[in-house]
Amino acid sequence: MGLYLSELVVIDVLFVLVASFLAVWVYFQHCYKYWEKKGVPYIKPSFPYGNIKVIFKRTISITTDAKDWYDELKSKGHKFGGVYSFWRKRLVLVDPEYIKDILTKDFQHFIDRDAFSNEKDDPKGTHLFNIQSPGWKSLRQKLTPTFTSGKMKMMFDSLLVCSDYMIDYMKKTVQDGQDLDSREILASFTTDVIGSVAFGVECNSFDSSKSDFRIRGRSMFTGNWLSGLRIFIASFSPEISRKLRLRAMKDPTTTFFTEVVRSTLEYRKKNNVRRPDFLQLLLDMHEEPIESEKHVTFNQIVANTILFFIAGFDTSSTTMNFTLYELARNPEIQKKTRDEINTVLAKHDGKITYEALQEMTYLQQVIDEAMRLWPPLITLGRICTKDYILRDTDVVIEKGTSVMISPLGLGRDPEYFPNPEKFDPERFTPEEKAKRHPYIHIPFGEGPRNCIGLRFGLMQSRIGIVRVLTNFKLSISPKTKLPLTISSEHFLLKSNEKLYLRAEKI
Ligand code: HEM
Repeated sequence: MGLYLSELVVIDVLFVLVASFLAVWVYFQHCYKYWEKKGVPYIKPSFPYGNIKVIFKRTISITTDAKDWYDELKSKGHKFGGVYSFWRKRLVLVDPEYIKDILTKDFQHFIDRDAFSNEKDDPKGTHLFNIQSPGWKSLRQKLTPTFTSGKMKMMFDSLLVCSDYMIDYMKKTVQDGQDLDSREILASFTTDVIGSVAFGVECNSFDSSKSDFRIRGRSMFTGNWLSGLRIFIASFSPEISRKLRLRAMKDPTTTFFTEVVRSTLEYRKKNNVRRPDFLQLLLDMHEEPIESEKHVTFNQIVANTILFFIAGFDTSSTTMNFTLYELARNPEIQKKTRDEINTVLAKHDGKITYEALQEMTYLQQVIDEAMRLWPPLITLGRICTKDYILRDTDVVIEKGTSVMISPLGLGRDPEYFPNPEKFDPERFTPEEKAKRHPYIHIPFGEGPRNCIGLRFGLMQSRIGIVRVLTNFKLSISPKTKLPLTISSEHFLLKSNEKLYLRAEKI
């Protein structure tokens, strides 16, 4: 009798499993008809991943898939096309005119970024990058004055001090006969910078035993299966994530930064201390009356200083890392860049100033060329917030549709950049730039929701590169496995291989 019962239970369970599988299969097949019904060209999906190729490692990312989608649609002559990640529909833009429409001209239909936030349950995890409309506009207006060129100049000296720590560390490493772990060194430099200007804290990232900030920075981009699952649910169904009360940020990270902001705030108030940094600008806004448009809440300060930390340290260190990689592989371009730097510095009494950096136009071409091949943010995404008709078509993009752009695909497209793998800063002379559509090279995004930290990111990257090139001659260490390849596991660009540089003191 006992055996009979358990057999029945097994049959019941099997029935439920098969029925659930069938229900999911039918639902997915229904979803996969979406683009076809609309008459939009699409890439054939397969159950259950849709068009996603890379899943379930430590975390999930569709960043490199977006380039493959771009390449496939482009090779078939399409200006845009539909794909699916699991059941979720996404529109991929290929033609730069459509990219311009969505990012700038018709921005009112695409205000939100395709990034998860949960303002109700997670106010400290809701910042300028992931906040949805209508909150985004007023927050952007409040934070914009923090990034003017005047404010950049105010912070300039703090950045130079941090670059001294980096150069000291590099000199010691070279003296010891060791190669430089480029990514780690540059991430430590930018952690020190952002710790100093966003939190008013000396991070000591080059003294690894002490640097809580560097440890936090590393842990933000690594995770276990649980955080992988959290990101997975958030990227495929923000609605379910909000119902499950998931947060955008890990709890220990939020607690750590909340404490840093709280203690710094108390210290400055008590001791009447003011410093030229982002935190001070935010604290001043916090002091404004609550009804004032300028007022920011304590939670907003925490959320946005965390954001500055994430957005500020990894993007700039990635920019520098790949720029140095290309310069180390191309000694003539490295020499030309160094020669320009020395010529400009000679005009400025050997001093690195904000103005001197603006005059280094070849350096900017080098950085642009590195960002073309290695854009720190590999994909850009928007959510359609109001139904929209794609220009010259009768295709209606419905509210809620995710729209994707692949800077990596555009940057390595041979139509725009012949022999795309070749590192050639001449592609970014003013004459060459004028020949191209301005929305082909968009490493900082475009339109009202572009990168607010562009000036700061470039200033930080230029300082780092100038300091390194004026102190060392670089080549690639034999320890580095070449060529570098892009990891498909990260939202921000990372190489699968570590980059080791061999440096010779100048
Ligand atoms: C070289 C360094 C950097 C690169 C390449 C970069 C790139 C980008 C890109 C591609 C976007 C998305 C733009 C779009 O969707 O159109 C973005 C947004 C953003 N970035 Fe950066 N970024 C850099 C540095 C920084 C720094 C230093 C900060 C702050 C201190 C920062 C803060 C932000 C913020 C807050 C947003 C969201 C803006 C909004 O939604 O209104 N970024 N960045």
